[in-house]
Amino acid sequence: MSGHGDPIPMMSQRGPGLAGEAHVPGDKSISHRSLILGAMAVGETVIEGLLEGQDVLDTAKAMRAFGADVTDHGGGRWSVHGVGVGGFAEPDGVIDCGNSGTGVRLIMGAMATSPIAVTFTGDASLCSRPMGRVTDPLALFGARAEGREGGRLPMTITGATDPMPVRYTVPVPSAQVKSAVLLAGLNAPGKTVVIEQEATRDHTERMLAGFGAEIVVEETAEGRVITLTGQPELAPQHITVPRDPSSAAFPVCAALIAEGSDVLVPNIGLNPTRAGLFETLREMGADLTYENPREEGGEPVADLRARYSPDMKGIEVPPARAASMIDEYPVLSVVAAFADGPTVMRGVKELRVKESDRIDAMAQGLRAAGVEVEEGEDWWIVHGRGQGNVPGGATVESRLDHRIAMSFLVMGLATNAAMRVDDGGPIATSFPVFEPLMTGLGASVARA
Ligand SMILES: O=C(O)C1=C[C@@H](OP(=O)(O)O)[C@@H](O)[C@H](O)C1
Ligand SMILES: C=C(OP(=O)(O)O)C(=O)O
Repeated sequence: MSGHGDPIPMMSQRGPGLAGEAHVPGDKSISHRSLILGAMAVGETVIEGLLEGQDVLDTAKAMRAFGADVTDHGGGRWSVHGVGVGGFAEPDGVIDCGNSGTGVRLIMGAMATSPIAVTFTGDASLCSRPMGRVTDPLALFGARAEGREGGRLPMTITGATDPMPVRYTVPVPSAQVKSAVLLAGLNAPGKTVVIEQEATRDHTERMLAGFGAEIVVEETAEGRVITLTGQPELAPQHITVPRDPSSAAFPVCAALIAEGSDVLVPNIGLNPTRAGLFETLREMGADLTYENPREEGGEPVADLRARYSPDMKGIEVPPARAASMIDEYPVLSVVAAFADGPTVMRGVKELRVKESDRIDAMAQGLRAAGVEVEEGEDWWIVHGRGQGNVPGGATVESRLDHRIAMSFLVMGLATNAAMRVDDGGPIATSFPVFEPLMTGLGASVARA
C-alpha cells in the first residue's frame, strides 16, 4: 500500500462573492487515456493540456515502466513514444497507481493480453476498492489475477499468452470496466464486443477511433454494442485535452451559492456523457449559461457562466442521468443544501465504491453542518434549507477523497459559520490548482 503525506487541514468561509475567470485543468479521464493509448501506438503522440494531477502522473510513471518513453516538455505539453499494441515490457517493480481507480483499471486492461506479470498497488483508498469488476472480464481473455480477498489490491495480474477475443456485457454502469475490456481487446485477435446497458463516458471509444482502431458503436435493444477489431497498429496522435467538467463543477457550484458571485469558466468539455450536472443545476433554477458553444477536437465545448442563484429549488434527479454526472453528486448535494426543498438522488449505488463511500461521507458532513439527509443503499435525499439558512461550522473528514474535500470547501463559502476539512491533500490527485484558483476568484479558502 502506498503512503500519503502529512494531512493538510483546510477551511473556507463566506466572503464578498466570487468574480472573474476560472481556468480549470485538463480532463482527467481524457488525460489517462491519452497516455495509455499513446504508449500503445507506434511513434510519437503529443498531448497538450495534460492534467498534471497525481492520478495522471502515476499513469505516466506506469507507462514508462512498461517501456514507453514519456516526456514532460513543460506548460502541459507532453509526448509519448509508444511501444505498439502487444509491446509492453514486464516492469521491474510494482505499479503503484496511488489513489486512481481509472489508472489501475485501465492499465490492468491494457496489459492483460500481453504475456507479462504485473503487481499493482495503491493507497489505502484504492486498496479498498473492488477490482473483481475488471479482473472477471479479463479472465475471459485468459488473464489470471491473484490478490487480497474480495478482489482487492495489491494484486498480481498474469497476462494471457494466447488471448481470445471476448463478448462481454458490463454488469455495472462503469466506463472503467468498459475501457479495461476494450484495451485488453486491442491485443486479442478478432472482434471483442462490449455491451453496456447504460451509456457511460465514451472517451475510450472516441480516442480509439482517433488512433485508427476499427471500432463500431451501435445502439440496439440490447444496449450500446461496441465492436473492436483487435491487433491494429495504432497511429500516434496530436491530442488537445479539453478542460475537465468535473473540476469546473467546483467554481460553478461555488458561484451559484456564494452571494454576489459572477464567474466565467472557459473551454469546458460538454460531452453529453459528462454534462449531467449542468443540466440538473439548470433544472433547479441555477443562473448557468453556456456561452460560445463550439466543437474542439471532436468534443463539444463551451464557456460556462455561473451567477449567484438564491432561488434554486430541490428536484428529483432523473436516475438515467446518473452516469453522466457520477463524480458530481458530492458537490450537487452541497448546492442542494442551499436550495428550497428536497433533492432526491436515486440509482447511485456506484457512489459507495469511489475513493470513499461518497453517500456516507457527504451525509455525515452535511448533517454535522446542520442539513438533514436521508439515505439508502442506492439513494439519498438532501433536505435543502434555502439560501442563508445553512449553519455550517463543522469539521469533516475527507477520507482520502478529493471530491469530498473540495465539496465541503465550496460549502463553507456560503454557510453561516466556516467549514473545515481534516485533509485537503487528496485535492492534488485531480485539481492541484484548486486553492489558488478559488482564492484568485476571491473565495476565502485557506490552509488552516
Ligand atoms: O473512465 C473514467 O475515466 C472514469 C469513470 C468513472 O468511474 P466508473 O467507471 O467506476 O463509474 C468515474 O467515476 C471516474 O472518475 C472516471
Ligand atoms: C471516481 C473518481 O476517480 P477514480 O475512480 O479514477 O479514482 C473521481 O475522480 O471522482
